Amino acid sequence: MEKLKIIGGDLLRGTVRISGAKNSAVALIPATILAESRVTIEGLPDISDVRVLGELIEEIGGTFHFDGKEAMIDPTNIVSMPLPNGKVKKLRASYYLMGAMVGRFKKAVIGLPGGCHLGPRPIDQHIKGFEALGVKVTNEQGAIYLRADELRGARIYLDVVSVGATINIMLAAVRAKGRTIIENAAKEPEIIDVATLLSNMGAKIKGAGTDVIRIDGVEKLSGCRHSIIPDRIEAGTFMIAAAAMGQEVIIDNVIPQHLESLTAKLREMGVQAEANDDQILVKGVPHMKAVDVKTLVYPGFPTDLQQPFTALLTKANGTSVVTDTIYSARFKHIDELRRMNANIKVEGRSAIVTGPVQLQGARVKASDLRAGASLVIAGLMAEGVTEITGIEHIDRGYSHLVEKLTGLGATIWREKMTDQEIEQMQNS
Ligand SMILES: CC(=O)N[C@H]1[C@@H](OP(=O)(O)OP(=O)(O)OC[C@H]2O[C@@H](n3ccc(=O)[nH]c3=O)[C@H](O)[C@@H]2O)O[C@H](CO)[C@@H](O)[C@@H]1O
Ligand SMILES: C=C(OP(=O)(O)O)C(=O)O
Repeated sequence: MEKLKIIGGDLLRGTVRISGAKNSAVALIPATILAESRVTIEGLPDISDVRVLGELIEEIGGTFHFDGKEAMIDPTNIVSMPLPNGKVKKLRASYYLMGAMVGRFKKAVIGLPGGCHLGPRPIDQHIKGFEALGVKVTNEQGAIYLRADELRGARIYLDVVSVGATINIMLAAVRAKGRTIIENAAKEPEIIDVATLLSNMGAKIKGAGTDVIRIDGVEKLSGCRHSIIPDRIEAGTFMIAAAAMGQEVIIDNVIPQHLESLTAKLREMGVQAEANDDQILVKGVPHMKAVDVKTLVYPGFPTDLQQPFTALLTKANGTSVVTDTIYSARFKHIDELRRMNANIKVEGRSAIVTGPVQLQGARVKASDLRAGASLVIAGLMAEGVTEITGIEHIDRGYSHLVEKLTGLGATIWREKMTDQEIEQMQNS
């Protein structure tokens, strides 16, 4: 087991290249199950979520060859094997195996998913969608059983805007008989990416990226080559790091439009952020203004950037209020930031940050993926040494983070934990 160590205070400068989007990758890989021949996905991030999904594909009879960037997936011999336990528990996105397996085999048994603990993460809208398509869904001892005689297109109105439910319903509906209409669908870029892959495989999907998606089911889907979109959350994390400690940092391989809500907030704080084609240039400034932020569905401010952004706000002048309307308990990073001298209190769904303070290096623990990113940013800003444990969460979603930050001039490295440190961490 490893920990991260950071000596704070280094100024960041240079160019960082953003990897493919984690939140697309984790849906694209299950989506390939629907093809009946080989699919190649270019530009995948080298993260543990991708590797775990690859192992799951192999467990059910497929092949998955991944060189850290490109994956060749052959789903031809996949069977609908029950996956009630084991690796499915390691990540939230294993729930996409439900839609994909039901689409291809009309049956699936999948354990309830894992992923970051951010408050309740219900899947009632996924189930409502599957049932509308004719699937009988039962929950038996922590696993979801899905079975259909036939998948029939349906009109489905989502009661809450959900990325997961929108994608999962799309995965099943591409093989249903007739037309499915998803109303009040989520509009995240990752949904467009999954729809693009499915369309390249032969699916008929219109309206992805709007709140009404129309899907005409087809008999068969086949292999193709697909290039993933860049990770807007990784890009946003580097933009925040650059605002915190950057002289001039170019974030390369981005779709600037995907990051407009963050760019606007950074500008409101007084940070210079200029977008062109596929790059964003961020220049840090000595004094930043406090701002209020509310996380919303896309194109609003992403919940996944709330935690890293909170670390930045400790350096802003005045009081900032950060409200997470998507996840009620996405504040586990706050206690750790406080250990580093941050002045933050949590009231209901809001964190109230008063700055500026000089953060101090400390021993902290990442409780989830973006909490980890928040602590890394805090470590870069802090005086002295910060040690972060729980970095397996960070490895779920950031590809080569240490190398990328080192390339920008940060002093950060991984170190093996001693047995005593592992024991202490497990008991804390
Ligand atoms: C809309 C939104 O910001 N989605 C984020 C959410 O996606 P993720 O796919 O995890 O979550 P959803 O978009 O599905 O959920 C959005 C909201 O709807 C609720 N919900 C969802 C499904 C359901 O069946 N019932 C239900 O009540 C959730 O509890 C949550 O409050 O977390 C991901 C990982 O952090 C982010 O990348 C996504 O951008
Ligand atoms: C919380 C996240 O991931 P997951 O939903 O896969 O746990 C995230 O990407 O910020």
